[in-house]
Amino acid sequence: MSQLSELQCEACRVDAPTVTDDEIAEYRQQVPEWQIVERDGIMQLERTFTFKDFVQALDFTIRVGEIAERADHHPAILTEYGKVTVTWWSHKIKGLHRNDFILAARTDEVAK
Ligand SMILES: C[C@H](O)[C@H](O)[C@H]1CNC2=NC(N)=NC(=O)C2=N1
Repeated sequence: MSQLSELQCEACRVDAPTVTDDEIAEYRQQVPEWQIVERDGIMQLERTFTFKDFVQALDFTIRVGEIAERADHHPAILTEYGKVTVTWWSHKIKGLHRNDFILAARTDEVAK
């Protein structure tokens, strides 16, 4: 399978299908540190990154915001002293789309 982070995001459409269990199993191989959580019936992809202090956490937050804007696909981000929790899901389909796994992989890249 090609590198998730290099795939193109599709424009978010209300009729887009959520990922299948098989797709989740396939994609998770490339983003193994991410948890799948369900909130208000919505499946989400979540990971907490740790940092030395708040400045590093904020710098990472900005980098995540930049990749989100470039893709026009946006996460929920909780920025705290020394840690940032990033949560991806597709609002329009109230669930997980391949876009979320692509952006999770890109998030891992900007965390390095
Ligand atoms: C108009 C704009 O393109 C859409 O609202 C985009 C913006 N960013 C988005 N981000 C996420 N995570 N899900 C969406 O459905 C979504 N839709």
